Amino acid sequence: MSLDHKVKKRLKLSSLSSNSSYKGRSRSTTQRSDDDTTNSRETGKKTTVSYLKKKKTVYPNNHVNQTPRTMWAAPKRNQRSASTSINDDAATSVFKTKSPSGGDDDATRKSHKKRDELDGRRRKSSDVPMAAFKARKQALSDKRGVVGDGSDSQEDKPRKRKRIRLDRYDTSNKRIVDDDVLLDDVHGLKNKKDAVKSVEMSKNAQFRAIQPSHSILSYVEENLLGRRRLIELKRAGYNTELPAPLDNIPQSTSTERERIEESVFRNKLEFFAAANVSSSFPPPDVPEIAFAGRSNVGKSSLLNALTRQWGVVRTSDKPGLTQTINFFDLGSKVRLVDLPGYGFAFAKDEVKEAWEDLVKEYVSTRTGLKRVCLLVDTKWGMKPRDQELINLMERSNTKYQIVLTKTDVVFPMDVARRAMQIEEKLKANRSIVQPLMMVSSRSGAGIGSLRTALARIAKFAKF
Ligand SMILES: Nc1nc2c(ncn2[C@@H]2O[C@H](COP(=O)(O)OP(=O)(O)OP(=O)(O)O)[C@@H](O)[C@H]2O)c(=O)[nH]1
Ligand SMILES: [Mg+2]
Repeated sequence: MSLDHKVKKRLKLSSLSSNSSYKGRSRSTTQRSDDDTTNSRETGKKTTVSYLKKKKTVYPNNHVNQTPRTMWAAPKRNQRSASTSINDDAATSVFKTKSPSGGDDDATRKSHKKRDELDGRRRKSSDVPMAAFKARKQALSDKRGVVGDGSDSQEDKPRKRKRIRLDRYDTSNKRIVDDDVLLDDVHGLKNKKDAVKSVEMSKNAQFRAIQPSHSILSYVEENLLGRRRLIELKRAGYNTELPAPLDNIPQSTSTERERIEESVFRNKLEFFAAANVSSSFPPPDVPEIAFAGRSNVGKSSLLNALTRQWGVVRTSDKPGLTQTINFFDLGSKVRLVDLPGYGFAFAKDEVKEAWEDLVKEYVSTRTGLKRVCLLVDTKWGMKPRDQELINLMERSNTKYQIVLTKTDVVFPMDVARRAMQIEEKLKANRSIVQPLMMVSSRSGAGIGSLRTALARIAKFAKF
């Protein structure tokens, strides 16, 4: 391409671009140039207002970002924000009337006045930097306790320091509450928590004050119930490598009668049936021993520990695993029944209610039911739902025996205290079977004793 041709092409391009920029700016800049150059007061007013309106409708917010490209092409002086450029005639006059000496003269003041008259509050607000303006407004509204933007006219009024009037019926005034009757949310919550805490503390104190009987204390010690150190178990001759080591008592220590009675638990444990409605219960042709209690109390684990057949009954650390009534045959002489837990399962309320109803129906109507082992977590003690079930069994003359579980997680003294507490509470009950049992499926403590107690049922049960 020849040099001549190149020069021609460049000339053509520049003329085109200047045309387009002119066209693009024509609407805004021609209008503004009219405004700028108009000296007549009337026309100046008119055009400025129309320009303002136009600006407002086209660029309501953040006009800089939304400005058309042609605006960017404008000279620097014109790139000021709309707020500063809206009254260029006034601005120009300020500039023009500034005397070379640098001081403001009358004309300047007049022009400012005129400008304010023209724009009113809008002008004023736009002159203040936005952040400072907002902060001032916020501070004002905070002071007045007004939500939202207070009217500008109030801002102009001289600010008086108002005295806060205390309205004793105004419950929304949270800071002035000074008595126990009227409490704000935070204080209410805190006091509630404190109240719960103090009740808990007093319960705890009451529990600590329990003096267990000598017989309970010696039973706990003999059976190594409660939290024990491994070294203590080893010294007593137990193999801590085995599951439930305390249940591996040397044969010689148990009596002949006990061995025979316990033999029923050497039978194979086999799943027989599951029922989620009473109509699907199997026929009551074998004596049944049921295990009831809150979710996660250790019912399924106890079945495994009693039979030493780990894994036949499924267990989980998540409450609510057992969701149906599960019947397990232990040989042909006895049936062990694993009930769904109540109270604290991870299940919907309706589902939990259905389980509870099923359990209640089973314990109060089942013909072949010889005993209910009501399991209570040693750490937490009896809960209202346990009491509910006890009341039901009392009414329906169902024999039940309390079994404290997970004794390995609390101190021996606390095991004894819990046993004492429950015995005291239920001593007047008629359908309760003594003694109260204390076990740990994990350490095996007390399992042998429970086995002996339950084996008698199988032996003496009559149909
Ligand atoms: N430390 C300790 N944990 C136990 C003992 N018995 C059971 N657990 C644990 O407690 C959790 C619940 O045991 P489960 O036997 O499934 O309890 P469950 O009462 O059948 O629970 P649901 O089927 O939900 O009603 C499991 O993580 C067990 O390992 C015990 O004697 N000591
Ligand atoms: Mg279970």
